[in-house]
Order: sequence, then C-alpha cells, then structure tokens
Amino acid sequence: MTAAVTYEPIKTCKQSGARLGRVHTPHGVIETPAFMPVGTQATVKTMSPEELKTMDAQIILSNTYHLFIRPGHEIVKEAGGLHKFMNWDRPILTDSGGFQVFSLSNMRKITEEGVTFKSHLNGDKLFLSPEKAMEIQNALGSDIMMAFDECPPFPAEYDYVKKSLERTTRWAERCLQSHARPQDQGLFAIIQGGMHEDLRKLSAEQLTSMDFPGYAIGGLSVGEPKHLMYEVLDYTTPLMPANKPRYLMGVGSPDALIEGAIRGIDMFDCVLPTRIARNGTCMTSSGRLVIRNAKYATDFGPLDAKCSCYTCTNYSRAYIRHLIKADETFGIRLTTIHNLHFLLQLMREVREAIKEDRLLDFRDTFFAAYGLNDN
Ligand SMILES: O=c1[nH]cnc2c(CCNCC3CCCCC3)c3[nH]c(NCc4cccs4)nc3cc12
Ligand SMILES: [Zn+2]
Repeated sequence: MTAAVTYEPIKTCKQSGARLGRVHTPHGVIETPAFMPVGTQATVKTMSPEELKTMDAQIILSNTYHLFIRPGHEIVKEAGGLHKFMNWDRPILTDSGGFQVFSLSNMRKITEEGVTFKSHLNGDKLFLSPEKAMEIQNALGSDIMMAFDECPPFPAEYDYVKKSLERTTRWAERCLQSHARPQDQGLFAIIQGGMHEDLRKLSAEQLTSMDFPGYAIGGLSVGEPKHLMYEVLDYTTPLMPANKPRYLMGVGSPDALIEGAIRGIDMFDCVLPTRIARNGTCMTSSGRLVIRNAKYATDFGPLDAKCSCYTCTNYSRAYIRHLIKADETFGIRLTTIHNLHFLLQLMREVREAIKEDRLLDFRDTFFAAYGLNDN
C-alpha cells in the first residue's frame, strides 16, 4: 500500500548533522528543512492563501482543538475538508489537540482513556482521546496528522515523565488502530521523555518499532533553557529513522531553527512570527525590533534593509509604527508579512548552506549579525 507521506533524502551536510530532503504528501512536496506557518483557526492570521504562496509557504498548520470547538469538525467535513474550507491546495498538518488542552484549559482530567476538559470558549465539558483526535483530523482531511500525546510540563519528576511517555506510546498505538485512511493521510508519532536520555531512548524505541511515516520530538520548548533543548536534540535525533521526516514541535526562534537544522531536524512550527507581529515586534537580521518604540516615529527606512519582502519594499518603519499605534489591522498585516517572510527566507538560506556544506559558517555569520538578543 502506498504511504500518503514519504521522505526523500537529498543530501547530508558534511559540516554538521543537517540534511536536505523532500517530504512528499498528497497535496505536494515540502523542501526541508522547512518552517511551517501556524494557522490556528483555519487561517494564518491576516494572511490570504495567495500571499502565503507568494512568500513560498510550502505547508501550513491548523489546530484540531480549536476547529473541534469552533466551527466543529463536522462542518469542515461538510465543506469538503480543510483544504476546500480555507482555499489552501498545498499540504496541511494538523496537531492532535492534546497540547492545546494541556496548555489552554486548566480544568482537565487525564485518564488512560483520554482527557476531559472544559472548553476555553464556553466552559462546556469536552473529551479528547486518541480515537477522537483521529476522527477529527480525518474529518479535517489534513495531509499530516499528529498522534494524541501528552507533553509533560517542565520541570517534571522522572517517574511522571516515564509513566507519561508510556501512556503516549499506548495512545500512539490506539491512533494507528483507528487510522481510517493511511493511504491518504500521514500519521506522525511524537517522541517524549522529557530531559532524560534514557527515557528519550525508551520513547524513540517504542515508537519507531511501530513504523510511522514520520516522527516528531515533543516535550521541548516548554520553558527549559535553550542549551538543554539542544542537548536533548543531540542524543534524540540520532535515535530517529534517517529515512523519515523529523519534526521539532513548537520551535521557531531564528537561532533555534538553525541549531535544530544542524542537529538533523527537518520541520519546525512556531506561533512566534505571527504572534509577536500582532504587537508590532519584528524579526530583523540584526535582532528584534519593537516598532512602537518612539525612536522609529521619524525613521523612513524599511523594517530591515536586507529584506526584500512586500512590507520592506513599500513601507517605512514610521508608517508601520503609526498603523500599529493606531491599532490599524493593515499594520499587523505588514508586520506578519515581514516576520513570515523573514523565517521562510531564513530556511531558504539554511537549505542553500546545507547544499554548499557551510551551515556552521552560516550560523556564525547569522548569530554575529543577529546580536543574539532573541529569546
Ligand atoms: O510535546 C508536544 N506535543 C504536541 N505538541 C507540542 C507543541 C505544539 C506545537 N504546535 C502545534 C501547532 C498546531 C497548529 C496550530 C498552532 C500550534 C509544542 N509547542 C511547544 N513550544 C511552543 C509553545 C507554544 C505555546 C506554549 S509553548 N512545545 C511543544 C511540545 C508539544
Ligand atoms: Zn521584510
């Protein structure tokens, strides 16, 4: 049976553990390493699909938890699925909804069966389980679905992390069992194990023995120091099959994208570029720029002189600052266009550097200019 999602290795970087690849899906190919813009409620906030294509977003993410709560996955199914509903004909990845339950609704109860929680919208009592998460993602029709997992908090007791990863493995098995369309939708498992090398190994072994089309690394970017995240990646990515995509969940600051690519990560997602754009913070080649700062009131240059995006080509810092201060939606559109373009462009340069075996040099040059004041 042909798998819905396959990974084609292109090249490994001679300088590092980085690699070039292609992820083939029913809605097209993703050149990796790739950053995936987040479209929580079936839209990458303020962006049209045409604008996302112009900046060459190859795949977008959408959120099972939010779409389950509103408008409901049955409505999206009736619309013909998420691609049709949001007019996006390229690949879509949906998460299982589990992480949102753990991070959004505090009134929740976790059992072997699943998680009961209250809707953050209206307090309704809701239930998510591996089977329910698969039913919802099946209705949404995403190209890549994520298994239902538990992301342990940081820090967490060793025993808690061990019990949690073993339940995540049992939940992954239940996701596989209830996978209705393996030839149309890929299903990625999520490796847990906290910050413990032996537990990461245990989780990776348990999940890779079940042969998923792709694997994610979960449980990171949850408040641990960056060096600890990199340490976990150092010993976890080598445990993952080389012929399958590796997705590092929730990681997206520029330095973390580069460090993750160096350690063999292929796919990244992060709400950062779109979220900080909404309060006017912009990523530039010399670090973060807070446009509300008074010093930009008469600065008629672009956000970033080195950027070729629509925003930097046509508008000044002074104008964007004015729009953000005036709470004009167009201001948020301009900062979002720039931030998304910045990260997508960064990944294009990372792929170029891997092609030419100079990713470590690229990192040093980028960090020197970026001033490393990003968080
Ligand atoms: O173990 C995990 N299991 C499942 N999901 C995780 C996520 C969510 C990744 N983004 C999903 C997207 C799906 C489509 C819509 C938007 C989200 C994480 N995000 C972070 N850090 C960033 C964080 C963001 C917020 C708090 S921490 N660590 C994560 C760890 C896990
Ligand atoms: Zn720009």
